[in-house]
Amino acid sequence: MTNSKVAVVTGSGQGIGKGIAERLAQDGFAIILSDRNGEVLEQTTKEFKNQHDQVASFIGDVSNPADQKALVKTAVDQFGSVDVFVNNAGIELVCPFEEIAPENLENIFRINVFGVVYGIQAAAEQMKTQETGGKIINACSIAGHQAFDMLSAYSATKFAVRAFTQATAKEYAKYNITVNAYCPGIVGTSMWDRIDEEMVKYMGLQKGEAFKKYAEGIALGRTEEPTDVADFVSYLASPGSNYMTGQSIMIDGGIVFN
Ligand SMILES: NC(=O)C1=CN([C@@H]2O[C@H](COP(=O)(O)OP(=O)(O)OC[C@H]3O[C@@H](n4cnc5c(N)ncnc54)[C@H](O)[C@@H]3O)[C@@H](O)[C@H]2O)C=CC1
Ligand SMILES: CC(=O)C(C)=O
Repeated sequence: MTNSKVAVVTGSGQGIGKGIAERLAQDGFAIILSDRNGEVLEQTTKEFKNQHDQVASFIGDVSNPADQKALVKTAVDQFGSVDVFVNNAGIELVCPFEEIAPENLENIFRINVFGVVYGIQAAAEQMKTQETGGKIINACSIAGHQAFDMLSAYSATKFAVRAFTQATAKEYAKYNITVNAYCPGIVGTSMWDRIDEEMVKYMGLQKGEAFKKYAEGIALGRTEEPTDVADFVSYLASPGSNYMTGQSIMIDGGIVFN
């Protein structure tokens, strides 16, 4: 049990999720790290435990509802509540629309969409029992506002995240639970290493050139770091955002303007 607020971050073994967890730990949250990749999770947990007092971890797959419930139970057993739940885990799929294979389509929807649904359900079940409610924060994308070629299935999953963010914000408002989403642009994580690797094959470019090409469209003139996303998620997790719900906000350095 703890007097601190408690934040759960899925897909926090590396990349944006790790950056968010680090920032929320600095903000004073007790942190539950979670990932399906046990190796990166173990390494990141070790790093966090060296720097922060209240850290626990859970190996789980967001597309499995039982794992999501067990993740919430771990947070409650360890620290007594779930005040913030970040549905960050997600995967990409790079290919022309005509080549989307059924198993790949199913896999990306299972993780990026079903995973967010099961995460919201598990978090809200706990938050409804808390007088203070809670904050659910989902990973969307600029691709959730404007679909990208070669990323059509991925974009569709992020449009779905935006829809669930809006609808669940309406359903859970009466329990003092807010639901919002962050929409990053081009963040230099392992996800973009893989996107670049796939895209350059289709485009006949050299390694790194797809990333560079997308980066040229950023108004602020540089690609994004996990800390850029984490600074915004810190706000979404803070009392400063109490009057915001159902929003999927661009944090992209100026790529997509709505
Ligand atoms: N990198 C980027 O440019 C952008 C990323 N995003 C979104 O941000 C989120 C994080 O992306 P990155 O950190 O870049 O990705 P990443 O691939 O670098 O890291 C994702 C982490 O999630 C974990 N993960 C994947 N599937 C999982 C599952 N089924 N259950 C549990 N853990 C799982 C992976 O093991 C990995 O540690 C994703 O939802 C992504 O769609 C959105 C916009 C831009
Ligand atoms: C990975 C992602 O969401 C984009 C648009 O780069």
